[in-house]
Amino acid sequence: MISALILVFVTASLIYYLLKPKVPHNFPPGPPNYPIVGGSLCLPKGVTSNDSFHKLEELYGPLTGMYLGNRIAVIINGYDAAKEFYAHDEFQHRPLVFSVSYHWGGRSLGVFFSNGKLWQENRRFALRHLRDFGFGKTSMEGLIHEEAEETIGTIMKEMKKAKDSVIPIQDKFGVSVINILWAIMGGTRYKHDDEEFKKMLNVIQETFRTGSPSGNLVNSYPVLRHFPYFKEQFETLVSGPKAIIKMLETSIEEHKKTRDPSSPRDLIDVYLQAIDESKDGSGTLFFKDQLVQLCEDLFAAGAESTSNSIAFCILHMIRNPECQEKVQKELDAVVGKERLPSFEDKTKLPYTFAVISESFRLSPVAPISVPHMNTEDAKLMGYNIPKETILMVNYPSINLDKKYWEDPQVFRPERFLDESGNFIKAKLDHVHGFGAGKRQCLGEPLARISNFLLVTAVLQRFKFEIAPGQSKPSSDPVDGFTVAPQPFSAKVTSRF
Ligand code: HEM
Repeated sequence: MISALILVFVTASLIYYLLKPKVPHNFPPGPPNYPIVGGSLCLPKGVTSNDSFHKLEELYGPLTGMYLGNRIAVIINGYDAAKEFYAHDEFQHRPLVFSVSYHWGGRSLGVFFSNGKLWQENRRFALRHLRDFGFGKTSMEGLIHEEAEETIGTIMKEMKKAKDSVIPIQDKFGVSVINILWAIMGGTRYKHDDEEFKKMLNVIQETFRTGSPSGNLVNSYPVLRHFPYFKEQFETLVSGPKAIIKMLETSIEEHKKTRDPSSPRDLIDVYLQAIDESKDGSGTLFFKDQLVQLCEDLFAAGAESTSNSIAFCILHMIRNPECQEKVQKELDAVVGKERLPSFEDKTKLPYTFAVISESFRLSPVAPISVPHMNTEDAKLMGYNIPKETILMVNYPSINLDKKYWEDPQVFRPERFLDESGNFIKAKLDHVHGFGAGKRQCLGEPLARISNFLLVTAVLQRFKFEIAPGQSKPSSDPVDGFTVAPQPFSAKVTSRF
């Protein structure tokens, strides 16, 4: 048995060395590469520790070159390298990701992983129409406030039932964030205690936790999905998207039955119109499967990232009670207790905005960008990058850069303020987490406004403290394609 395994391993390694693409001379330095897995074992485990990921720059400089499985990859470290990377269009493609294209028979649809004209036209279409429906604008404030009230109500209910008012925190924002997004996309509103919906959110979270930005081995070698361990991993990777796709297909069928072309209600309605209008053409840019995957991308991106970002901010408030107190003092003085904070208050709440920015600097929920790819041989920071290299930006290397940030690991919102207490906007140039350039996060305006309004609404209303007998909750994230806080609870007290 053992000799058979050794034989399989040696044969696989030999095939790997014979078939793997060769790196050119003057390729960026990086960790040693091992058969089959490449250099991924030498990376800090996934992205668990932002700090160790940040150290890639100290070890290898602005670019780290390696193999991820059977693919050549480069990690972009630091502000200057990221700036050069974003400025060059040739790096703004996406690679084919097997577990993503699997749902569509090998096609890369949607906006996250599509390319060329399909991506360009659909990204433009989604941005234009989402904006028309109020996406990321202050006109959405009423809707976000309704969700904030719901979240406050859910927290109140749980506090009453819980012993010592100690309740889990990080699951409190997912439904609100989805409802905000879903309202413009075309869905119905979910109740905060809808068990079926909560189950679906859990499946999505599982998918995000199982995924890895550096690529799961099963995506490098899809054949592995038929073998134990990888089979289970692959099933988890595809089960989240599958559940969303099913729900979206039902919603799209309902839209088809009830829509009035002269009065579109939401993104799905306008997209169905675009499909009708493109029927006389080739129908290759706007079609039903593309609509499903576009909505799936928006839904999945919105479900996880924004709610985890809000949860991280509350976590930092529990860990830093003196900062929480200052935020609440500022909110009381500027907003009072009679109304919810508004986005227009932002400029009058410099300390609060500094806290949100500091939380995002230390705990970016997507610490490494979605993979990019170049379709032609290219140069970056003077190095040769062969075509079809996977490229990813290492955000902690910017957010924790010792050259720019003093004591980068310390939570200190004051670093964003000048001597008079005004927010220094230029500092945000050195806080990355949404990408930049052509592939910049499409949901950034919505994420920022939702994050601000939900964080301020709950901090205005509640005091969050370490639960009696428990230690300070850790701010080390749980790994995955994006990261989440480790499950944490807090003693919650109503402030009024
Ligand atoms: C705190 C919340 C969020 C964070 C940190 C975040 C972060 C990111 C990052 C890092 C990227 C990849 C950038 C790159 O490849 O260079 C991205 C892309 C994207 N995000 Fe977000 N995101 C957030 C919220 C959202 C929301 C709410 C939506 C949906 C409404 C969304 C939709 C997208 C889409 C569609 C893309 C792909 C863009 C493209 O490839 O053209 N994101 N996001």
